[in-house]
Amino acid sequence: MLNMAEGLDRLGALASSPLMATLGSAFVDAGFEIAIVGGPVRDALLGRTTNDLDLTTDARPDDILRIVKPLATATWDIGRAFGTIGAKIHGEQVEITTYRADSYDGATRKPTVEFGDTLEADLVRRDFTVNAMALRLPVPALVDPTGGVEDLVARHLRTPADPAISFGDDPLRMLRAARFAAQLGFDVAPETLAAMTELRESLRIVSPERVQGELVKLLQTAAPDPGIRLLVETGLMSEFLPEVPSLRLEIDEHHHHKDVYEHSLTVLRQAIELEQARHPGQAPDVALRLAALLHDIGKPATRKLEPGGGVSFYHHDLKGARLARKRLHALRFDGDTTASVTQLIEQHLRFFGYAEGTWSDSAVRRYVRDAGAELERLHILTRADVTTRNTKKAGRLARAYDDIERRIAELAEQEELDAIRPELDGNRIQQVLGIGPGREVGEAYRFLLELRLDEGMVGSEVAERRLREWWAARG
Ligand SMILES: Nc1ccn([C@@H]2O[C@H](COP(=O)(O)OP(=O)(O)OP(=O)(O)O)[C@@H](O)[C@H]2O)c(=O)n1
Repeated sequence: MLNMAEGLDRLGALASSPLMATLGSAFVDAGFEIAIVGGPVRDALLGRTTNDLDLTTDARPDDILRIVKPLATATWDIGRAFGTIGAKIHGEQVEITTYRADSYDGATRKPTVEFGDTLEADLVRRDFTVNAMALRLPVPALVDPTGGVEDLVARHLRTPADPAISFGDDPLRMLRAARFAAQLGFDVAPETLAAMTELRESLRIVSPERVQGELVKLLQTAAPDPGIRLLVETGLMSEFLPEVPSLRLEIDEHHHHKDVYEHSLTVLRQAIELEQARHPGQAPDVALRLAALLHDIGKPATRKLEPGGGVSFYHHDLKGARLARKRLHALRFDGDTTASVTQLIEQHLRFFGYAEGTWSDSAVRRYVRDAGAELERLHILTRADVTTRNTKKAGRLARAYDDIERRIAELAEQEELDAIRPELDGNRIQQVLGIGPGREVGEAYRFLLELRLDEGMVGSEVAERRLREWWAARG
């Protein structure tokens, strides 16, 4: 429950910091208005820590620069086309944006409605009422023209203007609604939700980079599932990851969920819990979370009806990895993230493929080799997937997996497991066999790699002898 008195105290403290006091007096002395706006005001009221310090003013960018230069240790104007000047003052970074519409070059921001050049007008064209509040400086005064405080108390996300106008201004705001719903634990007002459903296709005009950015922010929250559900229920998810809503059509035969969609959300929740338990204090692992959400997306496309009436999925791991690669590429995810996610989806059935608890050393080495750099994430994903099975089986599988992890650690103490390669290199293979470069060297290399995987480090002398024997038997 939001304690308003404490929230207002925190606002007072925010306004009276040396930085804000300095800025407030400087702008007012120069004849301008200045106010802290958006996220920091919302977060001070909620008692959350804020990363950004955004301010808004009627001063134009040239005037902002002129006023802040004497106070700042650094300034930057990379956002000038959007009316924004950045500055470092008292060791803190601030971004100050003009609300004077005539300061924008026509292409950067075109409010669809003429609001006029006032602080209130700036606020009304923001995304949600809870983000549409400002704190005037230097004498702190809360400016809340659209009922933001009321919505904070009620934990509602609502657009300040008609949602069609607000989402028309920037359709990405529909994704922001899902992210804030997850991040703040708020619900979305019915008319805002209805507009998200109706206007979902307008997301197509938003650049894939921005969509990716919001998806990442959603996945970085402590509990993304309410946001994911909103995106699926409004049809917005179908615009960029259509395989996720399709999981609702797939009955979850192997676990105890209603469908594979519910199963996937549970795996995501479990993965986040394990990620935090195993790596406390680390930044949210977006690749792991994407893999958890997407690990079964190959199922609908690979479903096969069995003669007995059951279903099976033919190589859904490989299919899922391909689908994920395509979608993440389209969303302009970087190559590392895409490679991690596809690798995890491709390998996520490996544990279930081997007989439980009866892995040979060779199986352990192959598992480690195929997981590559993703081994730690694969541990988490597999464990998350295991715990969603019905309870008796889950316990048994979890113990089997404990055993696998222990075996990997033991073996890694004896051998280098993370870079498994043959004990002889290409040059040595040619010397031992007395051959030149060519196809046979590759074949010999693969023979030695198999030897290494099956038997571990045998030593170069034994490796050479076995290589000669193999060569002789090959004829
Ligand atoms: N598409 C957008 C993006 C931002 N804003 C406004 O700009 C402010 C700053 O945006 P941003 O930094 O993206 O969001 P925050 O609310 O600060 O939250 P966070 O830092 O968690 O992203 C928001 O509060 C909101 O008032 C908006 O109206 N429409």
